[in-house]
Amino acid sequence: MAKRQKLNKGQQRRVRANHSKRLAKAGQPEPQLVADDWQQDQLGSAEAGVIVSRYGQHADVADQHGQLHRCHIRRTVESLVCGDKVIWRRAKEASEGPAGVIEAVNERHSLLSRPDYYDGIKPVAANIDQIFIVSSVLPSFSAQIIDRYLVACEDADIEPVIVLNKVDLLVDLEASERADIDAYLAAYEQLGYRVLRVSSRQQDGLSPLFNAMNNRVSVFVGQSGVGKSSLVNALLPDVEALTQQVSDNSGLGQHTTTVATRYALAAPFSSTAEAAIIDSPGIREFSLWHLDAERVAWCFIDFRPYLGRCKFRDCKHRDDPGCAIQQAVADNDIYAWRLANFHRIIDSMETQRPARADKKR
Ligand SMILES: Nc1nc2c(ncn2[C@@H]2O[C@H](COP(=O)(O)OP(=O)(O)OP(=O)(O)O)[C@@H](O)[C@H]2O)c(=O)[nH]1
Ligand SMILES: [Zn+2]
Repeated sequence: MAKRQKLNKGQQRRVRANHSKRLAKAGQPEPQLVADDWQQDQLGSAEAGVIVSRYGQHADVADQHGQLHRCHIRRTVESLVCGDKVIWRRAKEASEGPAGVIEAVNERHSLLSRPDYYDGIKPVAANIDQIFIVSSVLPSFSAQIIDRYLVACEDADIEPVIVLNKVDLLVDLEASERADIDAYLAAYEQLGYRVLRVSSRQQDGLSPLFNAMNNRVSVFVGQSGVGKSSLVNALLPDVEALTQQVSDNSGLGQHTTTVATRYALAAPFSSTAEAAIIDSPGIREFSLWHLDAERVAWCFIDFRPYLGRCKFRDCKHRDDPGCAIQQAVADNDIYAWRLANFHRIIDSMETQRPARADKKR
């Protein structure tokens, strides 16, 4: 996941071309762009909406009352993902097929993307305000995994919040293990990251998390089993009710839930139509191989003051002579474990890249 960037026209064209190629390969004709043929007088006036999910040439748009409408995407709309704010127009007469047409996309303030075998970088969701990086006391606490997510957040320029879940299990740990976790979390706080300690099971420490979600669009990431679902359920017991499906009278068929979906949060957030969670397996599953080493180093915020100060421009920050980062570690200005995690991320990217390239062939 994670690259904040605007796709240029060429990249957008490539994404569409690849999409058409894949459809053709699968023996499916490109969907007919019937809605493009609609006359203006068949459509109502322009309305604001937000994309809940996108499916090929169609997308579910939530109107200003939260009602969903499966709409056709105008051919002139270059790129559209879950979370995009759009201008759309509904069909005046209900009939088989799309309920309206998406005509334009507002500018995004953030864009989360992930590496893709075919398209290079694939945009997944737009306008995310914060990412909760969930980790847990058990089965194991991993600063290395937190660092990977932090890199992704920094790269996408989306605010991370570190959440330690299952604090009820801290008593089961050895004192030294507890001290280790405390030290890591204190270090993250010192770096300027917000850290919350919670137990979804005991409903402990949830208020700050709840407050942080107000009026914002959030994403929960973290390894399997850390308690993301438990946390969301504890925060929003009726989240199931929020996952309303668009009624399938469009004749366009139901879709799988593998696409990114934006869940608007109702009460007690009802006064703030903006509060939402965006979720998808593609957001949770994680990879950084599209970033280069220089970018990863920049995403370690504690390295930034030292970047460009190494003796050699292509310094790997290992045992290179005159390395400013190594010096900062020796001076206790950078934690040795942060540098070790940086190297682990770089090494894992090296091994991931060829594997994916093989798959492409
Ligand atoms: N003791 C304790 N267990 C918890 C807590 N939160 C979650 N769990 C347990 O941890 C396990 C995993 O929780 P999930 O919510 O399924 O974790 P997840 O991160 O959503 O996992 P995936 O769906 O695989 O991504 C479950 O057995 C939960 O009951 C907690 O605060 N304390
Ligand atoms: Zn260096």
